[in-house]
Amino acid sequence: MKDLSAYSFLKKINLDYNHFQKIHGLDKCASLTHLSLAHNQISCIGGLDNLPLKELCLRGNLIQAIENLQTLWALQVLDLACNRIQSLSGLQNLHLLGSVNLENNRISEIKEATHVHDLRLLRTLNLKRNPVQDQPDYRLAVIFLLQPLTGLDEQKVTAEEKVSSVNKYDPPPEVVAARDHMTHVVYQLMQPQVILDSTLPSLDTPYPMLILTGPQAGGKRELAHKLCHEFSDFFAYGACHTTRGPYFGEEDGSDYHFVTEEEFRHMIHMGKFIQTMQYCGHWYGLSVEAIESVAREGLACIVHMELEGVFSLKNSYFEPRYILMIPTSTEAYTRCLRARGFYTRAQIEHAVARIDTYSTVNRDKPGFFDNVIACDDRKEAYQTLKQLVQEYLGLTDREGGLSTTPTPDNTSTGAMTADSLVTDRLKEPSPYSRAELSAKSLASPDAEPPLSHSMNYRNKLQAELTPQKTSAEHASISRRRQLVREALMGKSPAAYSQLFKRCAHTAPSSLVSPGRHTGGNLPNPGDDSSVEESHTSSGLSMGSSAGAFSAASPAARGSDLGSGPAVEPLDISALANHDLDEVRDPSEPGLTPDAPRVGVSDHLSPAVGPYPTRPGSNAKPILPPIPSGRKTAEPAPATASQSQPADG
Ligand SMILES: Nc1ncnc2c1ncn2[C@@H]1O[C@H](COP(=O)(O)OP(=O)(O)OP(=O)(O)O)[C@@H](O)[C@H]1O
Repeated sequence: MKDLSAYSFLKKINLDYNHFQKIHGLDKCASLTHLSLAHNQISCIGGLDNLPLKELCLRGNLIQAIENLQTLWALQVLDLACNRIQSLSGLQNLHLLGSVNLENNRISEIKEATHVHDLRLLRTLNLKRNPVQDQPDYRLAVIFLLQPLTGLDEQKVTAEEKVSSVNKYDPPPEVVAARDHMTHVVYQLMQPQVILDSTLPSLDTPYPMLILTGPQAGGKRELAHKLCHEFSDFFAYGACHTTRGPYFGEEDGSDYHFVTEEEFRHMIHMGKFIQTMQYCGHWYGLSVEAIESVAREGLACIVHMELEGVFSLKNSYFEPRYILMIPTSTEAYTRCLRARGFYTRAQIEHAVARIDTYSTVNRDKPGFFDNVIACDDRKEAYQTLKQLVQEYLGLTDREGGLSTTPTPDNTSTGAMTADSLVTDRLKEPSPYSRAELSAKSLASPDAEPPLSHSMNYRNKLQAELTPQKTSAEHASISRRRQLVREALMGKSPAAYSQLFKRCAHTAPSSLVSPGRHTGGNLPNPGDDSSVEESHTSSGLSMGSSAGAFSAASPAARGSDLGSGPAVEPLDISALANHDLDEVRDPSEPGLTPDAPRVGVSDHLSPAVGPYPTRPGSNAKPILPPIPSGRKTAEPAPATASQSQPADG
């Protein structure tokens, strides 16, 4: 190559198809932005230092390594196709690079893409005709490593590919959980179907469960055992299965069921698990039998698990209460992990990093956890947990002590507000509590078990899909409904409101049939037949639904159901043109809105009265073992407070 120093104003040089073996003579070309030396015999890159090059083409040479380019700070387009390059190393400092062509080289490892991982402006990369193309999942892997790419190998990178790559290589917990749930549902379906008598949710009460979640070694297990010990009339520990070996002092069947990987896999294939999770190389799984065996004793179940397990469980028909136990001091938590003496450094780092994961979920998904408890101090954490459980169970008296009978006023003792981390989410109307409330208000003791199962599931889904409404919207909906009903009935507003005075009766159970809830066949305008309306229209006042936890839960008390506009019970005569059998309780023939009715609370109370033991129902007198009297209230007068739990 000749010395081109004299041409300091040259902007573009094209020297393709020569026999140059070396680049030189360009040092003084201070304006050079475009240089092409394609199809020469250059074997080493050099002689380009500090040039203001934006585009450089060296395709069709004999180059073996990308070198001496680090001073080309303005480089945006680089063409090194048809060389002998094996690595992308050498590109990492070219931060303005937007396009790199390395077609027909000798790159064979996907991990080479990590060299350009930090080039945030890199949009197109061409690795066609490189051995790396033969690697399994090459394309998804590269797209995952280089997420800003819009084109790979001259093909557009689609949004679907980006999502698939993330789901494959760094799936968010929702995806892990969805896959896990899918796996267990499929394997369960392949087994002979049985009705799980003890834990099958009825329409009104899902089987009561308490899940303690949070980072490893935060004391979940210890506190779960303690709770089960102290509240042994109410709770028992649900032992998960694990493939990890027992630590010193751990008992098989008590802390975990210790199994081999093969046994664990076999259990998965036999549809034994509700959820599983891999944590630090070991498998953990909650089996159906672990819960059933507790439920058969007439007790609620306490389980501890990591976040992904919670996500997975939330896909199932179980509706536990979730309590997050989270360390607030990373140092103290790290010390605690170290002190245990059996975690590797990597495990400790992993566990500490997960604190952020939990915090993020808690921040981004309000209501995901029912409560959050700081677990730095085990004693304090236990006191808070205990207090919470007492409140759930209705065992807290006004002085904050433990009483054996439920208190009529189950207000919080205030312990939860003492800690800034403790958020009494149960007082907020979460999608869950909405579903649960709805499930309660719609409960029919005569519902068939399988139906109640699917209803419960559907309620949950519907509640999640139903957007939250403001009280103004509720009022508006209520007004519009009333007008529609009046129009349908041809009645004057005054006569109408007389007929449906809420204080006159409790709702007929005919109005709490499944058809009512699903919003099918109803003369309600639009899709507004939300869970709230269902609830209020039934005239019932129920707390949240998690059995033992629900009877005294503040969920309903704090929800807008109590304070929102009153909605009249549904006009049964307005259903004249619909299939009344679908909505009418067969036990109440000839029902009219004015006819005296059996108090619905009689039907709904699993803990009291002559409750019919129906097959498949978990609402046996002994389950959940909530204090009697909590749900036995007489029908309350028709006021806004009607939608609060009926305290005995
Ligand atoms: N079925 C499950 N699904 C998801 N996570 C689970 C399950 N069973 C246990 N885990 C969680 O896996 C993590 C590891 O459990 P392991 O018992 O090995 O930890 P540990 O060091 O003893 O800590 P901990 O005191 O929290 O139990 C814990 O956070 C535990 O809660």
